[in-house]
Amino acid sequence: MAANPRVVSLAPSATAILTAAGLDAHVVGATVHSPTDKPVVGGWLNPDFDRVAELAADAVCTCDDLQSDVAAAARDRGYDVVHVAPATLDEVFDSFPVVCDAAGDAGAGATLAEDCRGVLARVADARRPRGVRGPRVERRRRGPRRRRLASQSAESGRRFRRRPTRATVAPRRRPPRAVGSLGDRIRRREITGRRASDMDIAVGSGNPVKRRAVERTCPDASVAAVAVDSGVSEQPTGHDETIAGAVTRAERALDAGDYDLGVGIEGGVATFSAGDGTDETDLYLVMWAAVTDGERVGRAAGPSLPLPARIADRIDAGEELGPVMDDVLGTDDIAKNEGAAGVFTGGRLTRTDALESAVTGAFAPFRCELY
Ligand SMILES: O=c1[nH]c(=O)c2ncn([C@@H]3O[C@H](COP(=O)(O)OP(=O)(O)OP(=O)(O)O)[C@@H](O)[C@H]3O)c2[nH]1
Ligand SMILES: [Mg+2]
Repeated sequence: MAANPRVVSLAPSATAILTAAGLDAHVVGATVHSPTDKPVVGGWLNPDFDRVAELAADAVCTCDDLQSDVAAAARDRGYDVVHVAPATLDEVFDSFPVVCDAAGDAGAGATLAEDCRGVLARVADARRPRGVRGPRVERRRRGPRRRRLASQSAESGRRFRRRPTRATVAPRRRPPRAVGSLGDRIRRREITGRRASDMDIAVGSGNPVKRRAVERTCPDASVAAVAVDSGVSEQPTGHDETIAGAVTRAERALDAGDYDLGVGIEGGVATFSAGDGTDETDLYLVMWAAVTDGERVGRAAGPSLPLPARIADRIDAGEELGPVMDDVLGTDDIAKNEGAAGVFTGGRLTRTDALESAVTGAFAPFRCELY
């Protein structure tokens, strides 16, 4: 390790730790949102390594599993990488000396951890009723779990209350299934004598990720992107509203021109039970797709991914996922690239992959005789 290490902090939490431990002088650069006025070296998940090199860094700090690819990239460039991924408050304190070791002073981190633990102990003592001595219980929040969404609270319950699925999702009554409907003909590849490769599909969105998901599902078709209004809020909450958005987009896309099929895709958030017998729920990113030929509607969900607590809190407060992700990551239009899905899975399941599953499922009634 260098005698007087120059540290670039790629994680705001590491910057905060180094600053609190009095090692600010070693920090020569940091990613956006770091509590410092040091030179900015890009975003949390997209650091600017050219800038890091210009700053002649000896060591680089990263935090959290989401940054493991960034840590690997820094290692490949020959930096000493200090990577921590604490999951509990205790582990956060334990990480202080590790992070500070990047600046050559693990002791300063140990002292900071001791100070912080002391403060917490004093708070716990002050809150304990007089005369009661008991074990200190660390109240730990488990990931994105919360008792209930503010949006589900009594005051705002009306907005997101579950509505009868048929009323919102299939406003038009489904006509009796017609023998020889477009869906049947698509299955038999008999659309007016044309093959599936001649099919014209409209996707109700201007987001290229959604169009790509449909192109992957229907590689032979011609797929057009048609930006339409979803008829629901920018950030749908709950499955009903998300499905309604997908169905409305599919219908409006189909009506927008001379298309054989309309496809709608909608991203939303929804709660799922924690599955532990309590009434606790976790907030998830969900996604739905709908396909319609004007007669029938196929609908299917894509993967559901748990939202990190600090992101869930902001969605719960009324913000939209895409902009929140961009703000947290320091990116532009992540939703038009790997998406939140790609970020949460370390790039293993991009938004296109996830939406492809939803679209493929929604095509089922048009491809399988059993429906
Ligand atoms: O399903 C998703 N998978 C992802 O991995 C993802 N990453 C971000 N988001 C966001 O979810 C909100 C609703 O999505 P959404 O259906 O309105 O899409 P969109 O706003 O990107 O396009 P569009 O409205 O122009 O069609 C928007 O804030 C999106 O940015 C995702 N949604
Ligand atoms: Mg949108």
